[in-house]
Amino acid sequence: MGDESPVTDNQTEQSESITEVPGEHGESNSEESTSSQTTLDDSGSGISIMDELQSESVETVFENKDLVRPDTIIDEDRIVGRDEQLKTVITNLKPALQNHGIPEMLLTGPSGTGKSLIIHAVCKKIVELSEAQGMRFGVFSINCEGPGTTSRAVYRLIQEATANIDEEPGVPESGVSTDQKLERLWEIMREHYDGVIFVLDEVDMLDGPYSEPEYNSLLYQLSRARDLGRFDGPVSVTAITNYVDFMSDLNSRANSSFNPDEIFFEDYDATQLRHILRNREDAFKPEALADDVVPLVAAFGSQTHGDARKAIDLLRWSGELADKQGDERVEESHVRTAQDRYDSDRKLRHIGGLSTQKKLCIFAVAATDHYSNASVDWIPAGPSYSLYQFVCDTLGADSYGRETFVNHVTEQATYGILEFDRRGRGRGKGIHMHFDLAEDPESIMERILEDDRFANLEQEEEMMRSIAKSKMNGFLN
Ligand SMILES: Nc1ncnc2c1ncn2[C@@H]1O[C@H](COP(=O)(O)OP(=O)(O)OP(=O)(O)O)[C@@H](O)[C@H]1O
Repeated sequence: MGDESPVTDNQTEQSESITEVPGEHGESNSEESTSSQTTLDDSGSGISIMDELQSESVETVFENKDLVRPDTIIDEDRIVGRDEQLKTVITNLKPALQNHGIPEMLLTGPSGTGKSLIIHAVCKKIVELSEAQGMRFGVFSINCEGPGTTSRAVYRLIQEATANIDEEPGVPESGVSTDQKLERLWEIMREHYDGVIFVLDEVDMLDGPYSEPEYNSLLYQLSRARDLGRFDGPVSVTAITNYVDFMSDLNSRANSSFNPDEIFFEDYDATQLRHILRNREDAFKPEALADDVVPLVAAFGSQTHGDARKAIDLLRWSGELADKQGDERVEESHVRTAQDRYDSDRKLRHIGGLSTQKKLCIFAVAATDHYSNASVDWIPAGPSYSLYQFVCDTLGADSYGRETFVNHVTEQATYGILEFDRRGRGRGKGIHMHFDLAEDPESIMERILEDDRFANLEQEEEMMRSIAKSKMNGFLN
């Protein structure tokens, strides 16, 4: 899990050609990493690095910020509710302590509902108790969003298995078969562990490049370890997914070997979120949280699908905003601003992940708004469509008919990117489709221009301005 922030930028990787556009949906979630270099020789600059580093720390509202970071594994006593799920997981894993077999588990439910938290909290205790009994229990946990194939996922498990022991992976990441990697994994387990649990987070994301999703083979292979005599001790797989119907997507082979106890995690309501947040109030200095902050964050959280991670993030962002503004106390206004920024960032990320044609359409609306400089709230479809045609021409992309253009644009209303309305242009001048963007046109254009395939547009500013102005004038007069 990464440390999210309202201004974090999940840039979309785009590599396909501009002409391969119709219908495709170029979504990707690769994290953008920005690097900045600071020279250690600060002579000549206005500030002294040493002085800055040694100066008194900046005032902050936080006492222990880790408590409101999503990746912190919190102590058991901070877990709120989830008694039923906790009890089931404990009952399932407890036999491992007597060296007995443990069942497979499938934890399902919406994001941020405590699935990872509960499995890791119980596993942590199992590891501690095993150690006290002189046993070594391994928890090999991977997020399946990254590896892409079973072979790479098995390699990640090997890395997990060797991370805290004096042992090399012993196989290369590529160039050997999945079977060879699995053999190595079983070998490491036999030599160093008495019991093992594989935790496969976001298991449904391991879909791979083939028609048959890769999670089938991973689940099939791992869940047979004991039956095939690869490992004698307790061994089991816990898969985690947001997708409640995951089991019905497994192929028959995976279905025959992976028979999990399914445990469902429902989303939180505002009261539960309030408890979760109250249990972390000591992340802040005493008196640094106004009374209405936690209830407001919980209320926002329950509106956005009862996701505890989002609620915890919002609480942290509100504190960061207070710090940035030099305020000693987090107030309701910080929460509202942080929430607005989050919404705005979410919308821009959504735009960054649109198919090329949809980006072209939204870009045309934003550019018409920006370049025409007309003091109107609603941008008419006609001038936007003219600019869309010019943009397609410039980039060598197919340009679609006006109806498709309007459909692509209005579809974005579902995601809160804009509103649309049919409005009169004035007496006797007919009814026309209009758009009102929810974000400033400059931010939208900037986000779309991050896609390299749109780079040529930056040289066409004058032309776009001229088209937008003349078409808009023509429409309005
Ligand atoms: N019942 C709870 N009590 C305290 N904190 C919680 C609770 N449920 C979730 N959290 C916190 O919310 C954040 C998200 O929880 P977690 O990672 O377990 O969610 P998840 O269901 O696994 O989500 P995803 O499906 O997105 O991976 C974590 O910081 C976790 O500590």
